[in-house]
Amino acid sequence: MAVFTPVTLDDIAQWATQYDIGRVLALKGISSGIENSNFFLSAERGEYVLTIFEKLGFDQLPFYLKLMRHVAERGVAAPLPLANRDGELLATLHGKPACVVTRLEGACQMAPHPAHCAEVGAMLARLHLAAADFPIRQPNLRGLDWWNETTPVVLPYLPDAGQHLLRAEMHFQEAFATSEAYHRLPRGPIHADLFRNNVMFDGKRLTGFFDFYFAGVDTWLFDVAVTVNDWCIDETSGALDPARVRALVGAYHAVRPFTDDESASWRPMLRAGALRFWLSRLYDFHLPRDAQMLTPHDPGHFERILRERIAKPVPPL
Ligand SMILES: Nc1ncnc2c1ncn2[C@@H]1O[C@H](COP(=O)(O)OP(=O)(O)OP(=O)(O)O)[C@@H](O)[C@H]1O
Ligand SMILES: N[C@@H](CCO)C(=O)O
Repeated sequence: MAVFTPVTLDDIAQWATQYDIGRVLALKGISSGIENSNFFLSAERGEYVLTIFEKLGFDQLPFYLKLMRHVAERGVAAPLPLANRDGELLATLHGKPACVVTRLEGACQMAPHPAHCAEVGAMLARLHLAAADFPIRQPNLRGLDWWNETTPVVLPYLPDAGQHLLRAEMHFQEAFATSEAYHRLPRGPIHADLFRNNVMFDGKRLTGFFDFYFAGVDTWLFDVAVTVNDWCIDETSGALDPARVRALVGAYHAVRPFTDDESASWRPMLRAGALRFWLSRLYDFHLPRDAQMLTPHDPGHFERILRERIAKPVPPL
């Protein structure tokens, strides 16, 4: 259940008049998602999604919403946040920040084939290029600094083998992040959470990326690694599926060619992508916001992926 803040049609009827969408006809809570309260909103002029932000505040949100608008206006398939009559993308609902965005058609593709991965790779490269001149610079808030803060918090919950792995990987990633090749990696605003449940497909056609609320400025390669670690794996073992990896990175490369430094950094970056989600899942698992509300994601999945990336060679970029 992921409606943390209930909203009724009555609550919304007056509130929605600030948008140029006509009368609201229906409102339906969306059960998936673990971060925000989301609703499908049908109005006279179209289909939208209403999001009420449960954790993010008025200071961080303009970055995400303006970034979505920036890339959507440049041809990237993404929801378009609506401006209200004052020109604001962000409004207040039940005392919390809220927004209305266009609803993407289709559904998530949870069992992707190489053709889906190719669509994702090409659109990801287009996203990076379209976002490159976005003027607001907010760092990836789940980057190395956050890993350093979170590691001592979750370590006590891990058995010896897990503690050893986490300490060793943090050590490895600190060294990687200070390498010359790392500093030469191209960077810009990235999605940073482009899992299968954050992309819509209508058949084989990609209709949009959504859930930009972990976006931030970081290396483009980190975004590719996070995406590959979810789209191109055997779900049980975490092993990479070479056909899907080739499809995704090949399609990305055709739009925005990888640099030599990126090729050299590929495997450490796949490890970084696994570490980031192992840490956040450990945190959410052991220190949940509201224990009754949700089943947390399994941290063990990303521990397996991390061990795989350390142990086995990866298909080259
Ligand atoms: N613009 C959109 N168009 C169509 N459906 C959407 C859109 N935005 C969100 N949804 C639907 O709402 C669901 C939850 O959205 P979202 O993933 O953004 O929530 P969340 O709470 O931020 O979740 P999480 O962080 O766990 O991915 C999605 O799975 C999707 O079905
Ligand atoms: N994609 C994240 C959830 C936060 O969006 C995960 O699977 O751990």
